[in-house]
Amino acid sequence: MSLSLSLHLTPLSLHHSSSSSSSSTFKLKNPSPRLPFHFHSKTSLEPLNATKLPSHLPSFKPLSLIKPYVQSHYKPIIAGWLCSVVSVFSLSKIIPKIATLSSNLCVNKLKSDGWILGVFVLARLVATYWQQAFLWDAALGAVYDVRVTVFEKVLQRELSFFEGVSGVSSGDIAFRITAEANDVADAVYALLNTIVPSVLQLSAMATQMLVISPVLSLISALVIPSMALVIAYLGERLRKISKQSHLSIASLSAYLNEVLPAILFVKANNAEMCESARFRRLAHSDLCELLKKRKMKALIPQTVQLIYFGALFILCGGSLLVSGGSFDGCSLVSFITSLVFMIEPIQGVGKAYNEFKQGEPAIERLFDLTKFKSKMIEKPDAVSLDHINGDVKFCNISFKYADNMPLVLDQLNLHIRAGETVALIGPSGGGKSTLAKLLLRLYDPLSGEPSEQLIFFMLPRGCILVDDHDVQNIRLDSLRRHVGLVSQDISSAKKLISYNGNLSACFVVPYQKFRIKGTFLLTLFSGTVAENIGYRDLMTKIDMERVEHAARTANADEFIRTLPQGYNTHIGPRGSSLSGGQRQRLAIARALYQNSSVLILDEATSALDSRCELLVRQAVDRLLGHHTVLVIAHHLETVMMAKRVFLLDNGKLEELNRSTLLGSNHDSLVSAGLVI
Ligand SMILES: Nc1ncnc2c1ncn2[C@@H]1O[C@H](COP(=O)(O)OP(=O)(O)OP(=O)(O)O)[C@@H](O)[C@H]1O
Repeated sequence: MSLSLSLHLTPLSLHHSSSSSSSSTFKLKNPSPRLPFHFHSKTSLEPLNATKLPSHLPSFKPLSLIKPYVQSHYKPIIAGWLCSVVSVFSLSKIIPKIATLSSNLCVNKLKSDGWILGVFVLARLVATYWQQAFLWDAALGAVYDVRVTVFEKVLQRELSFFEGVSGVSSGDIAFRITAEANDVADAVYALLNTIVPSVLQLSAMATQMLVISPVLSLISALVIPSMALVIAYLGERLRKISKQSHLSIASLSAYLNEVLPAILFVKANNAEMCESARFRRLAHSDLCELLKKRKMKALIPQTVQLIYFGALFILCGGSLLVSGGSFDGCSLVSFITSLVFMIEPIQGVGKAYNEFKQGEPAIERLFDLTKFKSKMIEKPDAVSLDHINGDVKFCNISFKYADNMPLVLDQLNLHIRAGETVALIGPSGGGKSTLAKLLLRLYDPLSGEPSEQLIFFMLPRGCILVDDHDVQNIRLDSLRRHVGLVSQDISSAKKLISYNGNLSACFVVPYQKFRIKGTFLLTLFSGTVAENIGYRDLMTKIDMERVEHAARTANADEFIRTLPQGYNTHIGPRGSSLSGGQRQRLAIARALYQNSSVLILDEATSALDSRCELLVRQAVDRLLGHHTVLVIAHHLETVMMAKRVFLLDNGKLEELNRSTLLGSNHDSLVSAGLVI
């Protein structure tokens, strides 16, 4: 009996070990991306991306978080549960039928009742397959909704969530939304599959178990090789499907790692909607691949059972012929069926418990991303401006990133007239990028003491005015439509970004520095040339005439036409298939396409060859002519293009005389942040 028991467990344990190996794949994947999380939690860098789970949380909390998403997929859930009723009902008919057949074993009886049994067996297999397929559909659909909601919330979060000492790393966010969301799907499926199907089967089997026969080892030994062959074949197919599924999850993760570091640019271009749509597309393709995989995993045990029952029939017939009716068929069948079908739901309940326990922290970490209270409040009566002239005033602006940090900008005043170009120079860390972020209202300035001048003009404390409208009274999408961010130096951004991982573990300040710089510069996305230039219209329709006109003005048309598919050529991740100078001209073409009245131009620091430099400079020159431009300048030639030049150092602004600058010595130019 013990031999027979162990042999019969084999197919089931294979099935379960295969599914548990799938969960162990998730578990194996977890440690490495989570490593920095654990590492930081033991050091003074703890707040970098730690989202701790309070230990006192009641255990039903993850359930209540996920419940509305699961409930919205009630149709496949009900369908799955109805299938489970059919499946258990068929099983409850199969067992007595087999018992009756085997106790009254004769060829005529087998012929007359065999087909009824066959119908029930088939009904059971088909119903179980659809039960699992429907329940996976519901579980994955619910997790797809959770992913979309969480990602949309992440896009709405303020820049401070991604930057600085307590900023959450984009890799961590990507991991939560991809791999950990899959853990949630496993947990949801396990729950759905246990609540009704397992409980139903357990109770049905308890009433069906009447007689147990121990003489089954021979039958098991004959059935196992054919099962092993089928499992090997289907296992190979499952491997291929799983590979596809891993590829789709990898693309999703790669996309997130690309778009999240560029969150500043996405926000500055009002591209939240567009990115959400791109995310949906990739997440949906992952949903399809994963569903295929899950369906395959559901098919394997049903096929195994089909062989199992087929073999049982043949053996019953065989034993009838050999023994001439003396074989105790009733004990044989009762033993196998009761054993198998009692073990299955019991294992199911245990597995569901494990899966849910694994999924709980994943649910918490995912929903942690959605919990926030925005500091950047858009007033209900905020105005949307159709057109602006481009007059910009910084009035008494003070700013620091956190209460315990030093002032980055200290009571700064600056008036840029419409159509004027102003160059901002200064040492690294002087606050130039910070000033640009305030203009885009990615942060709000502190409210400082009102200066005499402000009191005279009856202006509020610490404000930024665009065409005399306080930016806090303008709708965010309207402001960012009229204030464009142009960054050119994408090549150096790549170098800086690549330092991120190593430096983050060692130095806090350089890490922020590099991240901020990277965020500012990394602005080309994988996609075609046209999509990159017409980025702002990705959600609507890119105007190809305007794209080509912008490219011609930016001296980019010539090289674009030499690309294999011209404007429809894919430029690789972050524009990696283009040279530094080509990327710069593409960035300028995009700015021209956007046609914002106010431009923040973050000038390239990298050296280009002289022809390329000339092309880029010509393009910048054309850009300057028609907009109000605040250029963060690194080259003396660019500084000379501006009408006025300001030095930003230690949070203070000082206007410089252009002619004095020309006569300055090498050292003083370098200390002002200029590349000579
Ligand atoms: N998100 C942030 N959290 C905390 N500190 C920050 C953050 N962003 C910038 N800082 C700090 O604010 C200061 C000004 O940074 P900012 O990036 O504005 O300088 P910058 O003049 O643009 O420098 P560079 O020319 O090197 O880009 C630096 O000391 C920097 O470390």
